[in-house]
Amino acid sequence: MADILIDRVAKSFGAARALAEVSLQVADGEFVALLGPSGCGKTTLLRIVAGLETASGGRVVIGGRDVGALPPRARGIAMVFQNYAVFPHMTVADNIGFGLRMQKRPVEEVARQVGRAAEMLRISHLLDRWPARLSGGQRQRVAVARALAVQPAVLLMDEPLSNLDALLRLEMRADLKAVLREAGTTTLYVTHDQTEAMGLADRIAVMHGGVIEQIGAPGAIYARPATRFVGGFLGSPPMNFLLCSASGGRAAIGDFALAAPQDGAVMLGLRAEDAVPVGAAEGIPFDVRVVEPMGAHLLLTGAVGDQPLRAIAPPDAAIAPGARIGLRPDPARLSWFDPETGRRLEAA
Ligand SMILES: Nc1ncnc2c1ncn2[C@@H]1O[C@H](COP(=O)(O)OP(=O)(O)OP(=O)(O)O)[C@@H](O)[C@H]1O
Repeated sequence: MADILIDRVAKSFGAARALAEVSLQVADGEFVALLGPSGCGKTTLLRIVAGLETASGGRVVIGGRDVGALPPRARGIAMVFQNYAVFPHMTVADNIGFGLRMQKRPVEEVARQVGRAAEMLRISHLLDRWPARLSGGQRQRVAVARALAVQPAVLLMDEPLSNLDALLRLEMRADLKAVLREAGTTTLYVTHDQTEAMGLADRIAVMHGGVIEQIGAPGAIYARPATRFVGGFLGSPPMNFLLCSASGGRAAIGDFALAAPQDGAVMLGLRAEDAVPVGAAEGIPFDVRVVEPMGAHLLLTGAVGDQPLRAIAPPDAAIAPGARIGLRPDPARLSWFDPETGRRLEAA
């Protein structure tokens, strides 16, 4: 077992800065997701930890050892990538045992670990199969089993589920979580999918433009995003943002007023589930343009004045397109941001 220390790691490709002094600690046995949009630097950071890319500055320490000068195979890590193809000329069992054989482990131990990894990933019945006769989801299970079979101290994963269809991804996500918890493997996991990060990770590091904007437990950063970017990146539908003007500690939205953290221009961050639809006179005035029945709730798309907004309502609510309703926000669950800097504002 091992922890990972990423200490002021920087990376530039020529004049282009991919990472600006990123620091992050992953505790022994912890699962941390690097989450962010395409190009934010998450793959670059993972590749530096793996030893597939050289940092321009800073250091990476795994299990107390500075690994900067070590090649990937000497770092005590295993990796699973989106396209980490299994070897087509080997059976599933031989694929899973590959790393162990490379380490020249005794035959009985290889067999035992292969059996154990296959059981964890629920592919014991496929051990004699050839990869060509596996589904995409089964192949990905083989890749994960192969990585876990060597009992790595650290597992690095880059979008390992993104080639799977939605249902398989959901299934595999739950299995992965259970397996990694049982194995106690320290995991760093790259994804651009916020539901995946929320579901899997003990902590999420949200990246944007080569920096980590916020690190925290999924529930904590969801409820209290440190920046407008983090608020907008987590959650589906995304957080709504309403620009308003506050004076005397109150922000006015139509005829509705809310306690604001400062006077002047402020940006309200409001999640769809944090406002209850009420009569037009009782809340934030919301003009509903489209009503989508989602089964568990109605998704309402419309606008507050000229600012777009999405809200949800109970599945049986009588709300028609074109209606003007009110939204009564839960004051305890609001976020406020500085419209200039995007930083979270705290109530005075
Ligand atoms: N080998 C390279 N040469 C030049 N620029 C690179 C190289 N690899 C990455 N970059 C640049 O560094 C930045 C970060 O890329 P990176 O792949 O880490 O982002 P990412 O968040 O993983 O995105 P994606 O999800 O699309 O892979 C991008 O601007 C990218 O174009």
